[in-house]
Amino acid sequence: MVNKMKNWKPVEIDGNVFSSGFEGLIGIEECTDYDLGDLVETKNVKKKRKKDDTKQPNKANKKVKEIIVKSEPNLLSPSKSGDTSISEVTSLEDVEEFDTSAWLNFDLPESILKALAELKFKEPTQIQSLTLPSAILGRKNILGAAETGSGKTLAFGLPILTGILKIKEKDGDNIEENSDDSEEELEDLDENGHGCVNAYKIKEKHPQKPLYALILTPTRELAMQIKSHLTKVAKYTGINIAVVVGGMAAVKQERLLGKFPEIVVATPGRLWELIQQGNQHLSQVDKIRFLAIDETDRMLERGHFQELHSLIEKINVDEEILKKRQSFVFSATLTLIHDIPRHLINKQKIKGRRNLKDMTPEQKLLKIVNSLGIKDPKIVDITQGTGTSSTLTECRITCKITDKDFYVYYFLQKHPGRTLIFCNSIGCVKRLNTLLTLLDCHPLPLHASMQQRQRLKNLERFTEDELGILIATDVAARGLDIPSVEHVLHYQTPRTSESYVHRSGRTARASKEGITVLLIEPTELPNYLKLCRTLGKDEDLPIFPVQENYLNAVKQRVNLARELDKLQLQVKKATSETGWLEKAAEEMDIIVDDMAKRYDTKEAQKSKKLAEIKRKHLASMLSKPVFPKGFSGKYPLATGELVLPMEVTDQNEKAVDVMKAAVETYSKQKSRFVKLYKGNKKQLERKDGVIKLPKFKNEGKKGKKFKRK
Ligand SMILES: Nc1ncnc2c1ncn2[C@@H]1O[C@H](COP(=O)(O)OP(=O)(O)OP(=O)(O)O)[C@@H](O)[C@H]1O
Repeated sequence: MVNKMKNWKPVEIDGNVFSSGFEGLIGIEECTDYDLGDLVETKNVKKKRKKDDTKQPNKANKKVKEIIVKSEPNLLSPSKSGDTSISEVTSLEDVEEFDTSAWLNFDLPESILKALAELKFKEPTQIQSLTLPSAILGRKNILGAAETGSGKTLAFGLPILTGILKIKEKDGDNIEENSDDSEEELEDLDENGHGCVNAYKIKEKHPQKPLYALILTPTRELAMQIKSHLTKVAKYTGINIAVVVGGMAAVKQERLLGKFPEIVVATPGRLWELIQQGNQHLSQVDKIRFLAIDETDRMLERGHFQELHSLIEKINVDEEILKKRQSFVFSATLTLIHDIPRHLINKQKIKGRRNLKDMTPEQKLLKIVNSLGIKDPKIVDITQGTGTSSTLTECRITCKITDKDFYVYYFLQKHPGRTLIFCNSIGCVKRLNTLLTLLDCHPLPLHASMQQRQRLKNLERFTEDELGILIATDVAARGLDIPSVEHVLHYQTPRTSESYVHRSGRTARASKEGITVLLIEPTELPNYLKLCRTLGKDEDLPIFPVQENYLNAVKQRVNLARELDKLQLQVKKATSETGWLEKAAEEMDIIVDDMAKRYDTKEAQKSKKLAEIKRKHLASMLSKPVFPKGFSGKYPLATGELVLPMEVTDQNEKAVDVMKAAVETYSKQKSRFVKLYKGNKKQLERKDGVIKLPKFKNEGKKGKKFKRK
């Protein structure tokens, strides 16, 4: 029936018909081939479905449900054709059979259970099962710390979605009554091609709907990811979620907010800007019923996100509203206390600030609770003080600064797989990106001074390529959930232990295995030691086994690529200098000394020629495998003597397997593990992951200052 409904013809109507109440309607088309019987059934079913989706579990009529499942569209991204393919039908039938009984204790609406089944989320993760009862049934404020990749997004996402549905049901604000005539809603109505009138380009004025929830994140990519994750879970709820981040066209964001989404996921800067500009929907921000702050410790760091502080002040003014609001504060490093980075120590001394190092985890939590004005939260911490996943294998490579490129290239060649390389600065990302590009590794850069569109494009390409290589600054360190990242390489030792935890947490997610490798050069040793102390590691990280004799071939290529890079830079510089000189001379109407011009050109020509030779040489090297089949790593020394490798291994051995085997060998030779210091790390006391902080006594303006009794 759907495929048959393709013939539409324009209908000529007297212009007076549009004179009132049809603002924005441009024309009407008539469908010439439709089946009315089917149409009537679908409309009725649809009406019923919308009602059922907002109801509590087990209320749906099984028969209706079956029909719905087969024709269920994605309310948030309706299919234009409205075609429901066989595979969709099959998978949706699977959904019906999928056992979601493990979720039944949390009073989740059926519409959410259905989406969880579709996502094949059989049971809650540990952080979810520890927080959902208090959050959904007890309506408690939650402070949650759990290792990276452990499902924290849904630990706050599910209570927010459920809470909104409950409020809507209580206030009688169901989807039918509230549905506005947006372009998308009309497309939705038409998604199956049913109906004999195809109205298009309607822009009606929307009735204002409440903004129920705000979710704040430190980076744009994370905001988009959370939006997409929650959209999947909210698929059958009719709840609309929008994202507000910097770097996106303001007009587009205004348009999205014009649809009055119930949930806004945002970075603080752009959100505050739009609030200041008087955006209509965001003018309700001080009335939100749910607030979630992801990566909270990062968000509240001094000097960061001034806008967040202004925002908190704004939304906490009204005590009555504050009482009704439920807050969620999450991070993998919520209770981690790091040594202050060296570059901040001097600043701190100058301003006479308290040294962060002196803080206990308990004080850090109190500080967070105080600054956000959260009352009597339930605190759950299952990180055991490290924040990294138990499926993560950690190790290091210690080398000279100039050798880091060799080890990176070696690793990429020897252990292909989706790899994320972190650098401490944008300059370092750019340099390494150029080098690895010359070496045909096809890396993708990601840093804050790139255009947002390019940042997202690179992330997408990385996600699609199972051998992809992404070189990034810490902008990609927190929260990004890229499937199956096998390796994380820290090209430079991170400045804080939080960075190390979050960077490393891009691999070994959702119970998968992963490896993180720290590349350490001598001047980075103090940072490395601090990191170990903060994370309670009193033993040196094990060394990643590198077959040094394989490095010879690697060095040749990397050195050649470095030379080529240098020459290319010289050519670029000379060309731009000559160009600049000529342009300036032209503007000033003077003649440039021919000699100077010729000299520059000559130098550039020379470098160009040399670069060409090196490029060809490198291309010929790269056309052959760096570790040819059967290559044992033997190579002759100048003396003619053959150096034999320690062992010959499989060329494509998984890095994590290599490392695990090495750890086993090391554990037999106890001496390989060096005690770094006497471990006396203060841990928070917790019972089944729940931390009890001392009772708070409110003081002064409520929601602002709290004092321990
Ligand atoms: N109950 C569940 N069952 C199976 N998979 C789940 C479940 N909950 C979440 N996931 C999946 O686990 C992955 C990690 O989840 P999420 O991104 O929420 O982790 P996180 O704890 O927020 O990580 P990070 O600290 O790095 O931000 C995601 O791909 C998500 O879809």
